[in-house]
Amino acid sequence: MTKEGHLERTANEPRDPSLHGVIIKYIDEINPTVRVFRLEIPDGGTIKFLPGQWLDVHVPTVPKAGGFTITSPPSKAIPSSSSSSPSSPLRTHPYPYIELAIQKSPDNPPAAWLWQHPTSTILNSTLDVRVGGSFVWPPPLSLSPLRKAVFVAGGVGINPLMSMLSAVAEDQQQLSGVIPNLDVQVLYSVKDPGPQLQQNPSSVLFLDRIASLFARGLLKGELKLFLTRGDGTSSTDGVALAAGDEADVVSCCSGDYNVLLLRERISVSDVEAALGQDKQSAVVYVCGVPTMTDHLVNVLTSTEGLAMEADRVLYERWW
Ligand SMILES: NC(=O)c1ccc[n+]([C@@H]2O[C@H](COP(=O)([O-])OP(=O)(O)OC[C@H]3O[C@@H](n4cnc5c(N)ncnc54)[C@H](O)[C@@H]3O)[C@@H](O)[C@H]2O)c1
Repeated sequence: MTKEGHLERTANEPRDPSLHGVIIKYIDEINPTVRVFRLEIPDGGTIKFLPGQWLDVHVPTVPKAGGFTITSPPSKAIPSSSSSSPSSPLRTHPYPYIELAIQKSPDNPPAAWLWQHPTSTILNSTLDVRVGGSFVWPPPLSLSPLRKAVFVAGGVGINPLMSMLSAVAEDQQQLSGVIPNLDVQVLYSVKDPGPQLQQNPSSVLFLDRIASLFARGLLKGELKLFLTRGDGTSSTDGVALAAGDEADVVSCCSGDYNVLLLRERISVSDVEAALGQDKQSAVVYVCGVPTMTDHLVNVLTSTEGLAMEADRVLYERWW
């Protein structure tokens, strides 16, 4: 079966009418498969969006737009001097921007264009972007009370959750935050990068950035990293190794925060443990590999499973 393109897949999703020109100002190749892009919004402009939304991205020479999730929080897209930008340690930036993390994907023409070598060939290029999508933070305010948010990510499914976590951290710093004292649980699964994880935790997309939100007390709760082996298709991924032969934490933020490591796939019981007694006052956001998302959402919401209210389980089907 041919995989649908982004525009076909999202044809029924909400989309902003405005198209904005943005400039590629910075590219960071954080590992061999993911590049992080910072797109400047020129002329003191701003682009409004909610954490979790994506962009239609029109790159030069490719007729059809690609779809890439925004990884920065909305505050970064507001000029620093703007009076509408409340003061916060997370809000300082030299120019308004939107950040994207793009997986290497030769079969996806816009991604292939953004993966040209060397990066200098595309720096300072202008792209046209449009905001869209309905997988967003905050959840509907009707979901009261809200004491806990569990974020479950598989691989690059961390992208929308990164924007959400940054926005939650900013909200927690405001005296009049939308959801005060939120307990945040992050379950993040990636293919084991091997020894370089301990040497360079930043090689796992956004691991150090999320750890730093917890280390600085901007988020209250816990971050767990699940490491798997294999190609991600087998249920035997991440079969436990001999006890005691590898570290059970990874030290992030220059030693300020230890992330707990689990060498297995994320399972329903992990989400259940993260929910604790708060099933009726929590939301769960799931974003990742199709089989993971479908299975978790199904068991979390079905009466034979955890029987959570469907409104409290939010997910993105990125396929
Ligand atoms: N905005 C985005 O970029 C975005 C949004 C939503 C979903 N996605 C999707 O996220 C996926 C991530 O791709 P990737 O290459 O980074 O992932 P990957 O293949 O590297 O897998 C990520 C992790 O998920 C685990 N996993 C796989 N199947 C599982 C299952 N059934 N149950 C539990 N864990 C499972 C893997 O073992 C691995 O640890 C893609 O399918 C993509 O379409 C992306």
